[in-house]
Amino acid sequence: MIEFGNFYAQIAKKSLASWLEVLPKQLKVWRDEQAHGLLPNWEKVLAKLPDQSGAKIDLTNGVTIEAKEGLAEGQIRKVENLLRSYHPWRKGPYRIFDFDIDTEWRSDWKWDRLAQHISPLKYRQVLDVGCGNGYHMWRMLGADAEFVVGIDPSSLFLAQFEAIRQLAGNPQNIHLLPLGIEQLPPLQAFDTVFSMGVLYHRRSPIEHIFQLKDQLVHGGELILETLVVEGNKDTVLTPQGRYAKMNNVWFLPSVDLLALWLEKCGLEQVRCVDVTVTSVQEQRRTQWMTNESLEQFLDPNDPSRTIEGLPAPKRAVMIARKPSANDDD
Ligand SMILES: Nc1ncnc2c1ncn2[C@@H]1O[C@H](C[S@+](CC[C@H]([NH3+])C(=O)[O-])CC(=O)[O-])[C@@H](O)[C@H]1O
Repeated sequence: MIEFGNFYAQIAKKSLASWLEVLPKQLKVWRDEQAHGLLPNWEKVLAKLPDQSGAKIDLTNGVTIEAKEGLAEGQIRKVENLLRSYHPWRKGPYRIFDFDIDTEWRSDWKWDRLAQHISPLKYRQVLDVGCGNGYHMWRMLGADAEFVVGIDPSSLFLAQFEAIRQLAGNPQNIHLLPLGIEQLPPLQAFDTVFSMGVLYHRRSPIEHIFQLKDQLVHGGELILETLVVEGNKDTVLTPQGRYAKMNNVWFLPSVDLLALWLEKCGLEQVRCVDVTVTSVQEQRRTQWMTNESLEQFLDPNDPSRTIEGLPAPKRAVMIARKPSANDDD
């Protein structure tokens, strides 16, 4: 049988090369848009963080960064205060030197729910779409991924990520680009693509799944996590107004319908590995995120409902594979 593997590898490389031509322009447009926002201030904060090159980091059970020898107590408190200026911290937690960034979300719980089910990340090139401040990207690196790229259009999350990266000694195999998924051409370059907490924010979930598939190499793995509702293949909830006070929520399918969408988009070996109702222990107000959180988004008399009377947040983790190049696609 004729093997077309190299041919496809060439396509993947070409798509990367043409992207690298447009990427600097995309990043410049983004930077120009931020010029009158808070990014310049956040960059000043970054410049005040200590040089931690060669710092010890431990990514096995969480994200822990050790202070370099000689960093005085006063400097540590200064770092803590500088990091506090990046409020609100949503995704984490991070252990920095002798203090914890106790974030709104216990993002480690989500990681623990899915890590055992995904293909080992060792030697893999990974893309995390809607990565927030990059918490899960560090965990991916801790699972031995070769190279991790995250995309997220939020400038605050980029600043938080860069702060953590700087304190971790600026490792070169983890990067966050301030882009939306719609700005990525079909790169066909990543062995594993994560999209967690993004699909319900997209106006077209089917388009989103195709965009994710287009980032994968043939045979690559997609991990898709999103809000779901009870029901069968015919069930999808489109909130008329807000959902849990969020005004940008479009489609909450049942797990069966989500699986059908993935299959219809040409993915295979589709399976649901976890469904969890979000608890007020997993998403809550903390010292590092003092705004409203899940407790305020739920009906105080019936926590199984949102404040709008809709089913309370429940999230599913789906795993699927993009067919091999020589499979019928
Ligand atoms: N067009 C877009 N393209 C890419 N990202 C986007 C886009 N629009 C918004 N985002 C980003 O998608 C992220 C959604 S949060 C999930 C974080 C992490 N993944 C988590 O699983 O904890 C939702 C949640 O709280 O779960 C935000 O950081 C947005 O800036």
